[in-house]
Amino acid sequence: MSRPSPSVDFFSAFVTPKSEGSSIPVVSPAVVAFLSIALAAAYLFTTSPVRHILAKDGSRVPPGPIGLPILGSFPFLTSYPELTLDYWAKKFGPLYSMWLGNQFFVVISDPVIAKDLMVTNGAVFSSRKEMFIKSQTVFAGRGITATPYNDRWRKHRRVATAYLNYRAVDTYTHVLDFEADVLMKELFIQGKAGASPINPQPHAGRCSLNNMLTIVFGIRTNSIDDELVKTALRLSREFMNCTGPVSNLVDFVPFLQKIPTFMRSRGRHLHGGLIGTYGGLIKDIETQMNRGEDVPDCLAKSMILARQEEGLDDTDMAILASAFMIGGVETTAAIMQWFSALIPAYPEIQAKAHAELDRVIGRDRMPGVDDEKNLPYIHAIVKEVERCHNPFWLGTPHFSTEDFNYNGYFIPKDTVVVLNTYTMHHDPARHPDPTTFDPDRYINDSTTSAESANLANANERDHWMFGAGRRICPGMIVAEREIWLTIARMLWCFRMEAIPGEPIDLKEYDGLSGRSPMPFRIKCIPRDENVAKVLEL
Ligand code: HEM
Repeated sequence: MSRPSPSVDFFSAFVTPKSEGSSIPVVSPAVVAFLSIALAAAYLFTTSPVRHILAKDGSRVPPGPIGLPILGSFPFLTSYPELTLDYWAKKFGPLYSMWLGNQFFVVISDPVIAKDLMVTNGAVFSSRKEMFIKSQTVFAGRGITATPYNDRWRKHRRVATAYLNYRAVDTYTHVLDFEADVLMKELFIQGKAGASPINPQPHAGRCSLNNMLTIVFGIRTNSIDDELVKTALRLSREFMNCTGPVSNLVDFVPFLQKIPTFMRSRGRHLHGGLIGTYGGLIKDIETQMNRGEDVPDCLAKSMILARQEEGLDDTDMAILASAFMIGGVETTAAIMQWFSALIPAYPEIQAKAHAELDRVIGRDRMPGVDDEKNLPYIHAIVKEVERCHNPFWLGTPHFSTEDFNYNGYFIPKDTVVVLNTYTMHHDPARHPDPTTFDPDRYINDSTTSAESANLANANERDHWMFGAGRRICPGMIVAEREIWLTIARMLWCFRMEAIPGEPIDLKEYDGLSGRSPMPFRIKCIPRDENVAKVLEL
């Protein structure tokens, strides 16, 4: 895979193109005004004590880019921020710092440092900064994903884990199994048994959505044209585009938070959409329960029953449900989509996967959850897709709650800590020839990602897609099962081919926090007549 170059050419963004026939760049008056203000501010800012934080013992913060007055390094992170962070990791080392507006960041690009800080010192590095757009505006200060490390978070994490631990996931694995079957049927039918090109994205989206709808509300949808599918996928996509961890200047320049901005109104609109849609579904369930009607077991029902004991109000419940519907939909669907987008380019990898499936499973049934341990190559394909196409290159940043000294560097309280998974996933020492898609690199790794996250040697962890430490994704177990069932079955059912003349772009993506591929079409060609028979079509 080739990569676009990092977006570090700041001045080209401010200088209009050369006029024809002239060799001098034309600078607009607005830019002159901006630079004058910036230079005036530079004096105050660069002499301010905040630029030179020192610990009491004189130790300095980790090195890093100097940045600009007021904005810090923000302008360098506008497009492909992961590539700029990767560029700086190579320049400044595995632990570096930067300012975005008034916020101090450290960026971790090494597994051992990630474990030392986020896991071993989890008591200090497990909070979240209350970002203006994501935490304060969209989630209204609630929501497990965005809340600081406090009792409210503990309560939400307890409620969430009760639905996401191994025992709980076992109770609804039949749902994941069923929805994976439905996805195969849709790819078969909508793709006219391989005769028509198909974009698998909305179908993958509905598969993930139905899993979460069943777990959270005890309902499902019947078609990608269902209004709830359209609304839910639109809300998730909007969330991914509004909440990039380094993409909203308003998060880091406080005076912008006092004035009406486009991002603030977008955030408020999204908050209204989440409360209206998911809060509305909870209200419907509560009404049914009050009428004495039978309601299937689901997260919403549990929250309603436990609301007094857990002290949950309506907004808490709507936002916790939203965290599941956002955290659990565009994420797993993104991995299915990245898989479908990249696999047509690798017929030899598909052939090897088909051979393993035919040898171990045969052609009379599709693989299930229990077959994973006997299908090491398919298991390796899944891990390699996750390494190459982590939907969250910058994870969900943590926030420090105490001053901390690490290897001679000072990390002050209230520092945002970013896990730079792009650099970690492309480290040639850990993953030789890192830009090549090569499942064989994982062929001897039989761990689940949940197990791998607990390995004593952080350098042996498969990948960092699910984050680290006390805030590690609690949805890992259900996510892995869902991804396994869909990818293993797509390989069992189909030969997946690109459409001649329609190249699939794996460099561009949609989303600022969670990334999905840009729309694409492929052919899903059933491998033989057993596919229709097994799918009962
Ligand atoms: C491919 C699938 C998924 C990916 C890549 C993913 C990734 C992540 C990441 C990076 C975090 C932040 C971890 C950290 O702070 O270190 C996170 C947190 C979270 N995820 Fe996932 N996730 C996935 C699936 C799911 C699913 C299926 C659910 C729910 C059913 C879920 C629910 C959550 C929740 C509630 C949090 C917040 C945890 C907290 O702040 O304490 N995720 N996820």
